[in-house]
Amino acid sequence: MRTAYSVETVRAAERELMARLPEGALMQRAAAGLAAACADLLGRVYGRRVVLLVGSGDNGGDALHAGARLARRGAGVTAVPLSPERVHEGGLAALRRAGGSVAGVAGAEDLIERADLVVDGIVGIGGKGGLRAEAVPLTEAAARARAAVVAVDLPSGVDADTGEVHGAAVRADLTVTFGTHKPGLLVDPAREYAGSVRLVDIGLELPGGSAQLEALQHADVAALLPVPAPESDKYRRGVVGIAAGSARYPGAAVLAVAGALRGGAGAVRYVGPAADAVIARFPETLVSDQGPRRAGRVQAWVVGPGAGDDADTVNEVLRAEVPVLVDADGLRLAEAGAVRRRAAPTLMTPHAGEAAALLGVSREEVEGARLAAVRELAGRYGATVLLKGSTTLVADAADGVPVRVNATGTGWLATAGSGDVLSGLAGSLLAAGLSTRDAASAGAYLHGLAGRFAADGAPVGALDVAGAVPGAWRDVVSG
Ligand SMILES: NC(=O)C1=CN([C@@H]2O[C@H](COP(=O)(O)OP(=O)(O)OC[C@H]3O[C@@H](n4cnc5c(N)ncnc54)[C@H](OP(=O)(O)O)[C@@H]3O)[C@@H](O)[C@H]2O)[C@@H](O)CC1
Ligand SMILES: Nc1ncnc2c1ncn2[C@@H]1O[C@H](COP(=O)(O)OP(=O)(O)O)[C@@H](O)[C@H]1O
Ligand SMILES: [K+]
Repeated sequence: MRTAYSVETVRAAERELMARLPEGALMQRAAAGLAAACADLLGRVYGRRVVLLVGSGDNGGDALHAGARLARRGAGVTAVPLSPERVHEGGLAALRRAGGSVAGVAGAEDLIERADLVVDGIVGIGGKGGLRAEAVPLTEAAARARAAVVAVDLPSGVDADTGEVHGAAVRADLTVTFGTHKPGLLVDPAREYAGSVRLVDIGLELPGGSAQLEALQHADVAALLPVPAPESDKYRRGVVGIAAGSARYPGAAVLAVAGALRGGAGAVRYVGPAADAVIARFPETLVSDQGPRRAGRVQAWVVGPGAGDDADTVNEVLRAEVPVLVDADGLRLAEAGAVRRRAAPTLMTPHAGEAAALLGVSREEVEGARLAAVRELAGRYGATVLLKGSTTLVADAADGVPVRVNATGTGWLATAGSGDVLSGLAGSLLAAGLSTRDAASAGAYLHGLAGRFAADGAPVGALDVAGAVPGAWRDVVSG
């Protein structure tokens, strides 16, 4: 499991560790890790040109100490302090001793243009708001130049705790972060600014259970996935009901069923007007035209994909005493009160546009503040909420539970109907007995991986994604 902690928690752990270590030791650990990552990226250090963009805090100190290490290995290192009157003294002295030089902001753009590497030590976890004006031209020069850009701890200008980006920020090829991931490194839009992320262990001890974010890895998902026991039968494995599709959108039903058949339930029941289309494609589906209540027992429902305006079905499903996944049109048709009053768990799976409609804000606002949006929705509805997108977030209604973040997906998944596949898949995992939070995050993980496998660098359709789920499942359980 990968975890991310808030700045407040990182600061507390830092204080505790600093009290036990000689002065400057922690920064040396950070600088050593940073210099090693820069050296790996450069391949050869000797003779390379390195420019350090140095802010007035410890983030700049890390950059200066790492620069000193690179200078000792033969790199030509120039520091550009943004506020020369306030710069980390020890770091600057170390750089000078190692043969590095210092340049003013005027003329720094030329240096950046000729550099092999630009180190962004402008601001780290002490940052507030986007980059200040004086730093912007230098970071724009770095973006234009052929130099690789390495961000120290965080790309300067992104919000460490929320992943929001207010104004200009550095775009890095690599971010070297210390002690733990910060939420901003895992959540879009900030995540996109970070490039690849390398975590350097500096000995921080973070309190278990207080993470803001969790990102499941293969082993975590493998431990969640249901495996039939020798005494299993199809009913014990769980039956998932799919109430989806309409005369206008029969395909949504087929796609949700396609996902559900690969999600671990022992049987899939379909209820709705697209039974013929479903049976033609998947004869193993149990179909009914009697409505959800009389369709036979299920352990979980999926309602909403392609539902059109069929509010009655949505509300009938919400009265069921089993876990319910609400997606797509169902999100619009479900009454907030009916969701909140449910005794059994509810999982809602909006994309940014649907989340925006539920919150009464613009889509851009949701995309710019994904973490806040998913938490707000989970609180309002008393439900688990999965917010789809380039990174998928899963928030629980209960306070203090880390939000799960999934980044296994690919832009190729942005294809009509792939969300229907996800809802069937996650609903099937619910029926197999996973909690809403686990079903949502394991479902998103498998779905993202399946998208990657199915696409393999080329466009795919949603049914291809469903077809690739078993391969993703095997990949996960085989480690
Ligand atoms: N945690 C750990 O365990 C370890 C932490 N370490 C390192 O320490 C870093 C934190 O250092 P920090 O506390 O000195 O803050 P930092 O990020 O340098 O920023 C403060 C300065 O930035 C300025 N500034 C603010 N906003 C700005 C903006 N938008 N645009 C431009 N400037 C802005 C602000 O200026 P002021 O507001 O005072 O004018 C202030 O001077 C951390 O990220 C990591 O790299 C490692 O060394 C060892 C282990
Ligand atoms: N850029 C992207 N990177 C990764 N995954 C994406 C991206 N865009 C969309 N997805 C995923 O594709 C799926 C699209 O779902 P949705 O928007 O509901 O589509 P539809 O309504 O057409 O089925 C979601 O699982 C979403 O997380
Ligand atoms: K930085």
